[in-house]
Amino acid sequence: MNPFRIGFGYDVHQLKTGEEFWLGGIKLEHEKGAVGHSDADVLIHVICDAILGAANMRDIGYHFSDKDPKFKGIDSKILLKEVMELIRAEGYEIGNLDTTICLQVPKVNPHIPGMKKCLAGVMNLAEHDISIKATTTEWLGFVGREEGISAYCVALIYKV
Ligand SMILES: Nc1ccn([C@@H]2O[C@H](COP(=O)(O)O)[C@@H](O)[C@H]2O)c(=O)n1
Ligand SMILES: C[C@@]1(CO)OP(=O)(O)OP(=O)(O)OC[C@H]1O
Repeated sequence: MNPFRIGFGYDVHQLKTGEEFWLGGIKLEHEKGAVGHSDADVLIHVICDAILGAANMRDIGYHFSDKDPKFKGIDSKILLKEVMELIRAEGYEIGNLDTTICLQVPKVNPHIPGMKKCLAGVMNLAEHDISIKATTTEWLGFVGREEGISAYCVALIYKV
């Protein structure tokens, strides 16, 4: 059996004035922040979904329901740590991750080293294996109107 498996994650959160803005495990200073049942860290959510998808282990909402008060306001880094435990218990390890954040403002490039350091710590991975990129949508659509943020992730995993 091929030891390599790929997975894909996509997620969207609304942006609202006065909300905290958690992204890639760190808090950004911005007039708007992301809304969700958890801390609404869209980058962590797509990483969880890509990893779970690669292992064919359902998705983030299956393991951590957005109807469960236990997860209200939860730090998504805790969910990511649990996802890593779930896939490592099945004998999988991460090869690499590649992500894209779709956000009109603010620019996230200055924060990417901090996000990579944080996520590498949470996932016990090398920073080199976590790629984070960003794009605006050129003022088009819900991202362009600053109504929301979306993200994508592809993950390569393999059986140890
Ligand atoms: N929120 C964002 C969006 C983009 N970037 C960086 O700017 C580059 C140009 O963005 P375009 O949407 O015009 O292609 C992009 O390649 C990123 O490097 C960013 O830092 N934060
Ligand atoms: C993370 C969870 C659980 O708190 O809630 P949200 O922050 O709403 O995130 P979403 O990506 O919409 O769904 C996954 C949920 O399970």
